[in-house]
Amino acid sequence: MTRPRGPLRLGVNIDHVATLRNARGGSYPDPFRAARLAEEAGADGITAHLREDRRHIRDSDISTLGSMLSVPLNFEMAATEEMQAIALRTRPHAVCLVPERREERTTEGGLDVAGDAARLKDYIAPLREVGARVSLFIAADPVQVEAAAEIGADVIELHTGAYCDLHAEGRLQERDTEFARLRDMAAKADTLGLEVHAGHGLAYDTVGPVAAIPQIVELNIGHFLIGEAVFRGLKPAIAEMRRLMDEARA
Ligand SMILES: CC(=O)[C@@H](O)[C@H](O)COP(=O)(O)O
Ligand SMILES: NCC(=O)COP(=O)(O)O
Repeated sequence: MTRPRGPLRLGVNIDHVATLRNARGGSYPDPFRAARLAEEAGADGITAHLREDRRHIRDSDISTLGSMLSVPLNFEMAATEEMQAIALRTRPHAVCLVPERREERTTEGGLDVAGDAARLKDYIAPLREVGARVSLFIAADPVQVEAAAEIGADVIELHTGAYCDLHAEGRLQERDTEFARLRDMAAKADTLGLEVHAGHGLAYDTVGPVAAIPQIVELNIGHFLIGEAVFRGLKPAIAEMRRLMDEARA
């Protein structure tokens, strides 16, 4: 499929500003201030993940973000009834369904769309009816890509965590194999009519090759940017990521 492609969008995930805030139980640092700074630094969207255990983002954060942002909100959530009700109330620009396990430190794998296709097809229908673009956070696996298209998702977000971990561990051959999967699944998804996003664990030293995959139109990046903000400030940290993305895409 040949679709017009604009510049690669950057969604800044502010979950870990909320992690810091919650560490002391007060209101500092303020995720909304981070969202505003991200917009000023060139973010095309804000991503926030309301985990079932509320370890970072809280319900009130989602409703405030829904009303204050001038860029689209990408609301990440598990495919539960509770989260669906919140999304239907908030009506975010996009809902990204992610797998969740209480005990995990972070999102460990992709959603099993193929194994839960009938339920997910019914689950996403009302979200799409209220105007949310439905994205599925999946591993670079052909079975999952095909299932995402079959149930009528608008978007897939390819999980880049394995690629980033293998890079960090110096397992370069395995990293390259995982990268080839990301590249091939982006092309396959595009052919099936799905919009393609990617994210998780991306940093300055891993973003370039992913940003250069032509079918990918959006990257969602959080943890690294919030960490890097400690050293160089949030706006410069985001601006450097933006620069690297644009350089890779040129
Ligand atoms: C789905 C995803 O990749 C992000 O939401 C990421 O999970 C940030 O949140 P955690 O660090 O809590 O996993
Ligand atoms: N969906 C991925 C995301 O929002 C950001 O993940 P991370 O950069 O915080 O690992």
